[in-house]
Amino acid sequence: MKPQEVALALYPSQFTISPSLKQIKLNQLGPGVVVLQQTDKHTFEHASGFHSEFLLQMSFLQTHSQSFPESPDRQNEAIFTEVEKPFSVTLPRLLKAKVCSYKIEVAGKNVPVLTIQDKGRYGVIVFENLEKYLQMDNWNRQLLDKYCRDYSVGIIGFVAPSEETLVGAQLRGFPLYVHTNLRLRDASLNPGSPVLRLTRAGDTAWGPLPGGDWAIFQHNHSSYEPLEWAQRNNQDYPTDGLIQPPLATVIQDHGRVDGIQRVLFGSGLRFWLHRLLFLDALSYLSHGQLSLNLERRILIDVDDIFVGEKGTRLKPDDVHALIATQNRIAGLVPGFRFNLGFSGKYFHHGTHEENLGDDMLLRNVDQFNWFSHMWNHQQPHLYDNLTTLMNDMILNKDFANEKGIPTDSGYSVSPHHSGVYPAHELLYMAWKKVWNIRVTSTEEYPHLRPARLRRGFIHRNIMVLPRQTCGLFTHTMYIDRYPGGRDKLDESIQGGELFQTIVYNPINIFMTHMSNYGSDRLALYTFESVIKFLRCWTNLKLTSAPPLLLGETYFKLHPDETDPVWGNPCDDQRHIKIWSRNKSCDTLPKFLVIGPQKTGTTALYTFLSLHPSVASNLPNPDTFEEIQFFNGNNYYRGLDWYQNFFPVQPNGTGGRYMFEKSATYFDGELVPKRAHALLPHAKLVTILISPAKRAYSWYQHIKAHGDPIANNYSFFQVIMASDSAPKPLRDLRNRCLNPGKYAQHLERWLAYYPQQQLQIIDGEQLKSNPVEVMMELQRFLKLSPTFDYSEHLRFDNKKGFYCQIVNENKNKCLGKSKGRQYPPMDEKSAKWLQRYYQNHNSALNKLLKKLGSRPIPQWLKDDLSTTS
Ligand SMILES: Nc1ncnc2c1ncn2[C@@H]1O[C@H](COP(=O)(O)OS(=O)(=O)O)[C@@H](OP(=O)(O)O)[C@H]1O
Repeated sequence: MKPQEVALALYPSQFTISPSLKQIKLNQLGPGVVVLQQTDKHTFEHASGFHSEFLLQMSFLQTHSQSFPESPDRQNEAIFTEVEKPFSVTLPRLLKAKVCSYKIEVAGKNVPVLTIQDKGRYGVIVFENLEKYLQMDNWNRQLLDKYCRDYSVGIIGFVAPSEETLVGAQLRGFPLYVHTNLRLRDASLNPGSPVLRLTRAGDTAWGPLPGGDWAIFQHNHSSYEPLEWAQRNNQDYPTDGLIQPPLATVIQDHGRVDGIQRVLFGSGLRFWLHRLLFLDALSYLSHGQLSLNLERRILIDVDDIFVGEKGTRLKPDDVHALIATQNRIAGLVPGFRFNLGFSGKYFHHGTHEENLGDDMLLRNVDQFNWFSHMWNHQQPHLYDNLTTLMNDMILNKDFANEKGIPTDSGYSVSPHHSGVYPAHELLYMAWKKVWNIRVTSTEEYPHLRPARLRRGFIHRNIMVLPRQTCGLFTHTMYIDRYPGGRDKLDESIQGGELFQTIVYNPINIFMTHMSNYGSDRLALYTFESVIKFLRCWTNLKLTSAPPLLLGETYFKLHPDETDPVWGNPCDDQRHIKIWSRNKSCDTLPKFLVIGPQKTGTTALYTFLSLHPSVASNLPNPDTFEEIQFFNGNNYYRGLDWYQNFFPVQPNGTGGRYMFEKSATYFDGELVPKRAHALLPHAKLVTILISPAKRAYSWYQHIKAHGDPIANNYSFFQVIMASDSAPKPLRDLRNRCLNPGKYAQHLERWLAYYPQQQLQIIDGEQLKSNPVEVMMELQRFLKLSPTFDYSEHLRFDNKKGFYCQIVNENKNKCLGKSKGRQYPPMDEKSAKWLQRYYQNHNSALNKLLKKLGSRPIPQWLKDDLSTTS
């Protein structure tokens, strides 16, 4: 496929312009970035690696920038549907983040719509390939330039690599010249540049710069001010010892030529300094609106204290070094102390010298912060008994008390992160009871990789924070055994992965192990170096605090992360390893009957349960037999709670098709997302009847249960209730009306599940011809053997519905709460509801046609024809 001329990645913003004054109301300026990209979505990963770098940066910005105002949801939704397909795999969070939404559009020659009424949509415009900007046709260029001038919007441009080498070529229309395809070294920054914010013009980044395709800028106009310089690589261009003038590799255009501010990069984002400068350019050109907060908090956990083979443990010298380094780091990072995690059982299990090291740690107990591991470093998910688990924890606590180790940090880390996520409820219970734990950290939520997507959640009042990896593991004790050697470690420290982790995460809890502080003491070197490097090259304010405080700060910064999203442990090999052997994904349901309420879900549930290959959950006494896990508070009880409804089946009946029916799932806001996270391959079954009829059935249901509102207000009064009506009345109105907005709810499910996994049953057909419905459903669910429902269901004249055949003369029907007798709906209500649901029904009609899998139900045709 031929790449389109221009592809666009859009970050829409909402900032209001006062057209008369042409002045931006800065407080309303929003995060808007448009990236004009030279290739389309199929090719962007190649080229300069720009796009993935860019997206990476934007995802951090989205996650951590506190200045992003929320865009109205409606607009985001519209945007998401367009972008989800191309990028859903790599960037789910980016796309679904509530703040600063993201849009990719493959455009032709035209620029995107830049304004909505008097609002500019984008705060910064980024050209992946500056050439595309320079070569725009006059009309579009004028349009874009005018937009930039009127709305004070800046441009970032990258000179893209090209085979053609330019020597002193003028950038079209600008008093600016470029030389390309150069190999450079020794980059430094202009300390006087107003663009620098997060970045500090620290030192010189000595050595060759990555890539051999750099561009440099030359100018003869006061509008231009270099932001970064570098030197020619002497090996390529011998200088005969003469000092060479620095070459401008990133340049700022103050806009004195044409009223537009720009920052132009002579290379992509492969060079670590450019990643920082890019953030600063975004911040500068967006008038501070696209800015990361500069505060960074760092905590370094030292796991496995007292654990470890002889020869890998700390000796007295190592403990001295630990304290000395801690003191030096505390001078750079206020509040810093190493956080030591201990397992008492292995105290004094080293060589004589190492045992002295253990003693030395205890003599200096007050110098450090402490937290508990497990007593014997055992993984909590291996415990099936709360008392045994608690007893082991108590041993560690007793050890701490005996040795004078503080026990009140409220923080603990589980060996190998076991039991934290996937959550082993026993661990949470035991932690609470024995240690009063309030905060922990893990690398595993939602997954170890990619590290930048690690998140936090709160479960059973315990804050679970993301934990970062620094590249040192238990066995990394000597520099020559560091994977890739010292150069690799230094690369990570000097602008690489470790450095960037701290740049992008406001709160960093690092995992290290006791063994990293013995032998070559790699952890001391690593952290002291990275902190110094950060202080040299950034203006980040580094501080430290105890875990509890970090937890509270974390969830203030990320309130959206409070609720956990339980994923499927079997989708991650690492999670399976830290999941109890007694738990199995086989017990999770393979399909869900999602409702909505009053459409015949109980009848369907009953019919399905007759099938020999199908099994449903155990009943939940709290919720009228339905589990109702994915909606409401049950979700916070955790996966273990849910799975208890699906016991491992006794031998002989194994392999039955497990399902669950909770009719409230259909319209639950969070349900599709949660269900998909746990059961992405599950099939979904929904039943639809006329929404007006459904609303009336619900009203009758509630009335029959003696609800005072339903008894005091007629159906018409309920559905007509205004927003100022008393809350219980509004609640009943909503429960009557909202589930019937079928298209809206179905769209939400279809945003997570492919349509092939969804079966829509016509509820009227279920009443009149359940045998055929069940036949079709068996095909959809691929159930075998096929169960002949005509032998098991027959119409019961007395009940007026199909019932289960017990014997020749006897049927077993649903109870009297299903298929109630009540007067028909009054005319006024029927008319009002027809109008009320008109748009929703049209949308449903459209959706069903689009899905194309089923004929349009007669009731929908009737509803639509009455209203038209
Ligand atoms: N076979 C059979 N027997 C009895 N009832 C049947 C059957 N098939 C469908 N229906 C219709 O199911 C309606 C109740 O729907 P639900 O079971 O989904 O209700 S609930 O949400 O679980 O309360 C119930 O609604 P009402 O008629 O308003 O009581 C019935 O119309």
